Amino acid sequence: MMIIYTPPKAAESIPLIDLGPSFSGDLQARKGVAWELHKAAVDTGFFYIENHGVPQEMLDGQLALAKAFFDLPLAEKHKVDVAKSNCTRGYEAPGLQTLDDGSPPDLKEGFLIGNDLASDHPYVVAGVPNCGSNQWPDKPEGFRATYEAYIEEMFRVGRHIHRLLALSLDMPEDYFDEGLVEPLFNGRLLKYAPQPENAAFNQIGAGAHTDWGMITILLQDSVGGLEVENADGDWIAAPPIPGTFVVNLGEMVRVLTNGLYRSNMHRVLNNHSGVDRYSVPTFFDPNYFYEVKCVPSLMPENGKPDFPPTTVGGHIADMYRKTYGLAA
Ligand SMILES: O=C(O)CCC(=O)C(=O)O
Ligand SMILES: [Fe+2]
Repeated sequence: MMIIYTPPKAAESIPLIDLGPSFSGDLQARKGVAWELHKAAVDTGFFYIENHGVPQEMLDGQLALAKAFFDLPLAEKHKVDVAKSNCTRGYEAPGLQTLDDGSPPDLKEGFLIGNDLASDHPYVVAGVPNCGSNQWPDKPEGFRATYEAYIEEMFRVGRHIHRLLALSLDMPEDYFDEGLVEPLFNGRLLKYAPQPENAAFNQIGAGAHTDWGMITILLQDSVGGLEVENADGDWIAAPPIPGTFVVNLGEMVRVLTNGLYRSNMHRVLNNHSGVDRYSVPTFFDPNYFYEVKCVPSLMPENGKPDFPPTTVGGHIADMYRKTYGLAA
């Protein structure tokens, strides 16, 4: 029988990857998961992960922490206002960031956090952009301890995904390890109030954007509202799946794979009347000065990849300036 060729269809849903076998001592089992990651990265650039080893209580606790913080009186939140930080850390009122630079500002409310570097850290001394210390709020009680425990788990998961990423590109599993001694971490707590009727034209919770770094590990609550652009340019939902994270690939991965892996546009619109949505994205990358360049396994024969090498931190700092309107 002749099977007439028709082009493959763009993804209509986002795949779910079971990380369980990737913790096995058996390299073949780990490679099996890496292959799932490879397919998801080429097709959609987004995937859910389950069996990641982060306890459910921690997921629930982190979302509860976000709600408890945003529930505080405005005066309390302003004590840690991002305006008091020289490295974009702290409370961000709605309307401060514009992720889609052609649209009005995002409606989301946020709390920004990153590597907590003391004033004598070499990066801080050297004035490296976006490096410094966090603003830890006094309330809700236990905020810092809860968030720091969460960050520790995100480091574990982030390093693990980088090992799978390396395997998925047919590179040694430890390919990224030298960059992951002191990973670059940026995190957020986010609140999306229901879409207001008086929003401006094309003003939504988070405007369409691609993420800037290597990987994003997103915890979302049960409300929903995250949407992803697939290879056909259609927007598909990334509905909540209990117990999972959504992982997506950022702009660095295009450089790394010479465009083979996708870094998708995504956006958030909370159209659930009367229900707030909370999410906790973690942006996890190799260290600030790590040079991202095309992996040898994907290097074109002429030795000239389409995407020039870039350093992780420099690119991310540029994007902070751009999306917060601080560009010169
Ligand atoms: O809140 C979400 O679900 C996504 C947030 C996001 O895309 C981001 O902060 O980069
Ligand atoms: Fe994003």
